[in-house]
Amino acid sequence: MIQVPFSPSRAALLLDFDGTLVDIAPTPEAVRVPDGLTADLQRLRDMLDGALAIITGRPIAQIDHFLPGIPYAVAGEHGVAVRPAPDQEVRQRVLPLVPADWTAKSEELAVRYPGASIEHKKAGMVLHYRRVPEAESAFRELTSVWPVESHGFHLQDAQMAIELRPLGIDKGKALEELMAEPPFRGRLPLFAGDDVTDRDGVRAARQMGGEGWLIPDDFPDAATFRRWLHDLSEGRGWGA
Ligand SMILES: O=P(O)(O)OC[C@H]1O[C@H](O[C@H]2O[C@H](CO)[C@@H](O)[C@H](O)[C@H]2O)[C@H](O)[C@@H](O)[C@@H]1O
Repeated sequence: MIQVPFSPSRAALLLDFDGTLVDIAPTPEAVRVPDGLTADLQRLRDMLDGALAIITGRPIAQIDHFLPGIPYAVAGEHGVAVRPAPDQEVRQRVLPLVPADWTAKSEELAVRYPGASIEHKKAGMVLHYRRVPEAESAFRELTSVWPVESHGFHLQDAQMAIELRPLGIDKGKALEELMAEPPFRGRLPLFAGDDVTDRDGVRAARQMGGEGWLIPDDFPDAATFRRWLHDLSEGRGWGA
């Protein structure tokens, strides 16, 4: 079992959502919060004097829907929006707009591949092809001709999806922002995730003297990670 090399009094936990706290599902709406997860997270938040955050690609409102009142802080859309405390306003970056014809062409293409879908975010969108993998090449062909950087975006491969994201925003920066403020400040970050975007969070946590883990490199799957989290919430797996 992975051992955290320090005690809860020195730690902050910053966690990814999809593929880490919940299993990947056919659509973003279909994920299910596993039994016992909210209780484990609540215990961890208490144990860490509040220092529990979710850093996700999803909008903050979706975390409020799936984990109401559980994390102290949430960074949504990979750090585009940050709510550093439960009672604070969401800090929203000034963001580029997705050109209307990119949105329209994506929607048109999704219609031709029933099961594919376009998820719209404040600054970007996700072209999902999990339920219709044959749409991938068409989505790639469409997006590859967009001059994304000159519009302030970049394209990133996600889990059975292609995401158009604002340049200069990533989970590593979101982690650093949250760690600069109470109750995270002065603690050592523990970050876990499963996707390409989570590598930035892992790197930032390690650079700050904490630990970062990836599924499946460090934990074979999300269920194993959650069992480990459960142990942590019961006081096992911590150092001094
Ligand atoms: O940073 P995360 O919390 O891991 O969020 C990453 C993206 O997750 C969602 O898409 C992924 O999960 C869906 C549900 O399991 C799955 O159907 C889809 O194929 C995955 O790509 C979400 O829809 C995105 O907005 C997040 O960026």
